[in-house]
Amino acid sequence: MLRIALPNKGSLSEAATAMLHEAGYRPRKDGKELMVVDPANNAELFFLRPRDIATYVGSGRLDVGITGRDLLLDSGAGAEAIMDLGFARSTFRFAALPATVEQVTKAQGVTGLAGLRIASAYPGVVRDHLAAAGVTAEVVKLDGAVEVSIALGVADVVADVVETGTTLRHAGLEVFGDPILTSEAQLIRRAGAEDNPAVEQFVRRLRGVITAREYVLMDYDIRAEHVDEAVRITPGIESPTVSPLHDRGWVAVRSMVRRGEAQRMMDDLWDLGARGILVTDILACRV
Ligand SMILES: Nc1ncnc2c1ncn2[C@@H]1O[C@H](COP(=O)(O)OP(=O)(O)OP(=O)(O)O)[C@@H](O)[C@H]1O
Ligand SMILES: O=P(O)(O)OC[C@H]1O[C@H](OP(=O)(O)OP(=O)(O)O)[C@H](O)[C@@H]1O
Ligand SMILES: [Mg+2]
Repeated sequence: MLRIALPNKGSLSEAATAMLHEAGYRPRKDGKELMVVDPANNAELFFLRPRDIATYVGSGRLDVGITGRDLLLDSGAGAEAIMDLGFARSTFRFAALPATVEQVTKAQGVTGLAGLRIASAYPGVVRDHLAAAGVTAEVVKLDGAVEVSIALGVADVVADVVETGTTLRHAGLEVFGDPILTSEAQLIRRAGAEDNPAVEQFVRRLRGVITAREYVLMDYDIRAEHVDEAVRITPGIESPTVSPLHDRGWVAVRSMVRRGEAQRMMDDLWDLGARGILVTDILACRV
């Protein structure tokens, strides 16, 4: 049985659950179900707090898990990333009121933070960052809604997840300095875990989901003398399939193309004389 840890709540949960479902795993009946046995896939799914996932996986009790890169680093657990999953993308940054920003940034780099109170839900990441710069500051550990801590007087600076920056703007804060790190959802396993065919198969399934989302299948008919030019427009992942049509002057071409480029390619193919251009979704794949 492959034992898989998944986020039960929060920003990562919905996208992670959708990815597992697309990879063919049994969905949970409702948000209260914390363990799902999926005999058809020889797997057990555990729905855990996103913060705890690296701890479980690092302990070796669970084989793999989905969590955020920032949560993995903050945990200090003995777990490592196997693959990036392309969702829950964010940066992790310092922010403060404009007056504080001015005062802090007068100094070079993070040294301006010396002696200040820095609130964060990621104290491990912040402490590591300060230690690397040799700066001593007080880290105030909070659980969330960190941006409001300055107005409430418990901190001078925050270090928090930023995606659109809307939460910071509402709190009247501005970011400063370089991003402390960038994050996205990752598949993780115990650091130095030995090769496991079940994990490798799981990775192939997730890669299949990502590729199936990213690519579409494009079919079209083109006069044989233009096929080389057409195939340059739609080179596919490996090589497009070219099949003869009953009408000998024409061939049919099938190719996988990036979803975001499909419309431009269809225009270019049309101009080249291609007809019957069809684009279809890919439900699942191994490439
Ligand atoms: N607004 C956001 N945009 C993108 N990623 C985010 C956002 N907020 C949090 N994340 C990412 O989600 C992960 C945190 O997941 P978690 O479920 O703990 O946080 P949350 O969504 O803030 O939930 P909670 O309600 O428990 O605070 C981190 O990897 C973080 O980078
Ligand atoms: O830059 P933005 O698009 O505004 O997104 C960033 C915000 O989203 C997350 O908060 P969440 O809603 O998860 O609340 P929390 O602070 O309680 O975790 C994160 O902690 C930031 O506060
Ligand atoms: Mg949050």
